[in-house]
Amino acid sequence: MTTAAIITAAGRGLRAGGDVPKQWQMLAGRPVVAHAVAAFDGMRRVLVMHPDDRARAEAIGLDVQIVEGGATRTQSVRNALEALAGQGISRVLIHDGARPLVPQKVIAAVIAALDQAQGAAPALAVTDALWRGAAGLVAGTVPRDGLFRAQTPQGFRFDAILAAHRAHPAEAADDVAIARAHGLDVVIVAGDEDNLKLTFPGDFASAEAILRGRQMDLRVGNGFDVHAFCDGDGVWLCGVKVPHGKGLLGHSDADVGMHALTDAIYGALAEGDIGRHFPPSDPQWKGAESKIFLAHAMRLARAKGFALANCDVTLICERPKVGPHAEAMRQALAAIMEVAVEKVSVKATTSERLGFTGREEGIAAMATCALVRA
Ligand SMILES: Nc1ccn([C@@H]2O[C@H](COP(=O)(O)OP(=O)(O)OP(=O)(O)O)[C@@H](O)[C@H]2O)c(=O)n1
Ligand SMILES: C[C@](O)(CO)[C@H](O)COP(=O)(O)O
Repeated sequence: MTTAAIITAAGRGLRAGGDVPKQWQMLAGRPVVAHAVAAFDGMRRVLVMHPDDRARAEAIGLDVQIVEGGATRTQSVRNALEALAGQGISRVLIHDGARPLVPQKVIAAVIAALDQAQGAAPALAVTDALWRGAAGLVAGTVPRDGLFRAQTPQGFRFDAILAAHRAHPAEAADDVAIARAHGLDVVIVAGDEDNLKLTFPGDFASAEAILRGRQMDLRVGNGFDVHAFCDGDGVWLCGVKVPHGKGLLGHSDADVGMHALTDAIYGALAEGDIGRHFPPSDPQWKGAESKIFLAHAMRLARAKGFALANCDVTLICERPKVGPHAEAMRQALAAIMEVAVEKVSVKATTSERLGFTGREEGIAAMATCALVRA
């Protein structure tokens, strides 16, 4: 399934004030909208922008498709949906560019809910008492049972929300309102207090404080793996089949580099290793593609609230030569992990003909990864 993210950033941010619209103001050293875009790393991303801001986006080189916004948020979203129409997108997440700190676990929860539902959106139950005020006095109390504070990303099956927007030319508070007006059910998933929408000037200090707390929560893991050579005509290394006069022996496809990387991620999460999640004694994993393991480790990281900061894999062998394939390996790993390729390093070394790798009895791999709270 192809998931796209629409990041709305065409508003003028009048309530926040400032010299530039709020989504282009700096937060921890980069524009607010760059944080929001980065949260959807690895997905097809559309940034809806005001034409006056185009140069700002080009200056920071975001890896996004740019679509021009409209006079209202609803119109901006509609323009982005139309730009994605007919391109094989199955699910779309619609997110405010002014919500730069959306946690990975919120995004993961919305995506997971879309397996069953046509729409899903995060929200927080109202916990404070609600008053009606008049002339500075409390004029009444409003029952809060069943009331929620809506957040984004609001996720939908793509064709369903496109049809809903086309059938609903009027303005709406958000995309959930448009979906519901078209008869779609929208599941509520757990929102998060970190997922604040920058609306007023004081919100920036709150966001900076949240980011400082997250930067303290860095997890590092390492992984190591070895597979022996056997008869064959090639080896799977970091998701690429490399032609060779031998194969690699293993219960799965024996992708030694991917196994080391997967274990590094489990290690950073203190979640054991591949063998714990995919026991070799279980026949269903015999001959399995190692990308199943790596994708699982990354899903677990996101569900626990972490994003990949970077990873580095070193393959240790005399042959085959890895250099000509290293770029394709980076691309393959990044696609499986759904992260930007800049975060993935693959390199190789020999062991100077010493030891089992030097005698060409097998290939070893080691990997390091860093996960950040996100
Ligand atoms: N015509 C518009 C209006 C809003 N948005 C986006 O929708 C999100 C939520 O809107 P809001 O917080 O209300 O932003 P602004 O409209 O910019 O704020 P204000 O009402 O204070 O001017 C923001 O990321 C904003 O950039 C948009 O893409 N197109
Ligand atoms: C979509 C939204 O973020 C849901 O909370 C919100 O409706 C958009 O912001 P606004 O301040 O209501 O324009």
